Amino acid sequence: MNVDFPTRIGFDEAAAIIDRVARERRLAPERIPLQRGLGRVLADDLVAPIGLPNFDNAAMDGFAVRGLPMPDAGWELVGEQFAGTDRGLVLQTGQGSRITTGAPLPAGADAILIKENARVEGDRLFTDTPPAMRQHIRRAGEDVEAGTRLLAAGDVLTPARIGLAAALGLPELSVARRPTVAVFTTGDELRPPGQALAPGEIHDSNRALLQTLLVAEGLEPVAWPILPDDPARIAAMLEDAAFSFDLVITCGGVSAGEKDHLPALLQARGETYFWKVRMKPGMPLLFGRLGDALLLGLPGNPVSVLATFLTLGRRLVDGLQGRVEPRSRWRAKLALPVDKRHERLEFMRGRLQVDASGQLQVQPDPATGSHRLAAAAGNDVLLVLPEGAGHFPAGSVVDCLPSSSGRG
Ligand SMILES: Nc1nc2c(c(=O)[nH]1)N[C@H]1C(S)=C(S)[C@@H](COP(=O)(O)OP(=O)(O)OC[C@H]3O[C@@H](n4cnc5c(N)ncnc54)[C@H](O)[C@@H]3O)O[C@H]1N2
Ligand code: MOO
Repeated sequence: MNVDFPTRIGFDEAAAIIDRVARERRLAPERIPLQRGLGRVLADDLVAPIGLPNFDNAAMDGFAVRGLPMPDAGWELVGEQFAGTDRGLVLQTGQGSRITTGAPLPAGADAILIKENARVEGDRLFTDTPPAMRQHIRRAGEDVEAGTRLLAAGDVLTPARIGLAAALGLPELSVARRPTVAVFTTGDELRPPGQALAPGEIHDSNRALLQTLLVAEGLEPVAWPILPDDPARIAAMLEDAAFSFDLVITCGGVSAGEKDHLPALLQARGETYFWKVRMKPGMPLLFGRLGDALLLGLPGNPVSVLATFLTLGRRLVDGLQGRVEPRSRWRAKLALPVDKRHERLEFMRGRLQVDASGQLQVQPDPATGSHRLAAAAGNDVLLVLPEGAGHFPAGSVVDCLPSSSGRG
């Protein structure tokens, strides 16, 4: 193959190409109701149109009082203010009024005396444990000042952020459209789970793996039936999908085998942005454009699918939506030494734990083969070993990427 695209590139170079392409193909914003906002990426800054709380109010049920310490004859009880319509009560020194949590504070009130500490005798109010000045009062604007920029374009909506937008009175938000994704698995050896295997066949695990990786990102992938190793069929199906989807993701058929058709297909019919990244697992990763769609060709080995998706595939999905908020990663000490005998950047399976002194530790899994799906299923992070061969003694600090999203 005539190679006129970046190949055998470093991980950072691959990430930079993905970032650039994602930037150029940023998805347009759309307005959505708050209830559909979870995990979406904000297209605009969120500036508070009002302050929060939007008026001074009581933090506890009891009595708003004016005049501390308590007058010898107690406070005179005048009126009541419940959460709801502001009755415009005004307290004079020596007066108190019944109040409930969240109710507007009567003008002049110094503090809230909680109900449990209060004693009402006729129209007088007494306590043995008076509140401190301003106690149990929530001041207007103490949480949010009107006009403050609370979130920036590129931030991701969480339940708390969605609740905040609701508190600010915003019924809708402007977020990036989510990419539409078509998923393909290819290989004559593949049979769907539920079907009996003939000699030489295996179950298609990547389809379910990749679909749920995408679902965990809030996407709604559409998966095709397994494609045989037939270049004409593969080309026809992928080109068809490329008409209607933003992103086409394939698994398998991207390395050096006689049946690995995708790199040639992309070169002949589309555009290759890169092929092969110095990472382990996932080295033969392919990225380019077919028709109007982006095409991400993940290697066939299941753990390569997991690692390439979580590192570079998800980065692409994030970039297309303009996400700037970084993904969480941990820094942890290796619980065991690791001898790294190859040059590629490695994403090794590992399990996070907390050592006796409360520090994060990661237990590397010796089952490093990229077909070892059980090792991926039994661990919770991909620990990152930098490029270059080397010995990493126990206690070396490494980055760890969560790899079990959805487990909660
Ligand atoms: N001579 C070379 N051989 C290989 C190279 C290489 O550079 N030179 N790279 C190796 C690496 S690393 C990987 S990763 C694999 C990737 O190969 P492909 O992406 O072309 O994938 P396949 O050959 O189609 O399959 C690899 C492996 O994965 C299994 N597979 C494929 N699809 C599925 C699926 N949907 N569900 C479950 N398992 C799947 C397939 O049966 C193979 O065992 O190539 C190495 N070889
Ligand atoms: O690079 Mo491959 O994904 O290790 O088996």
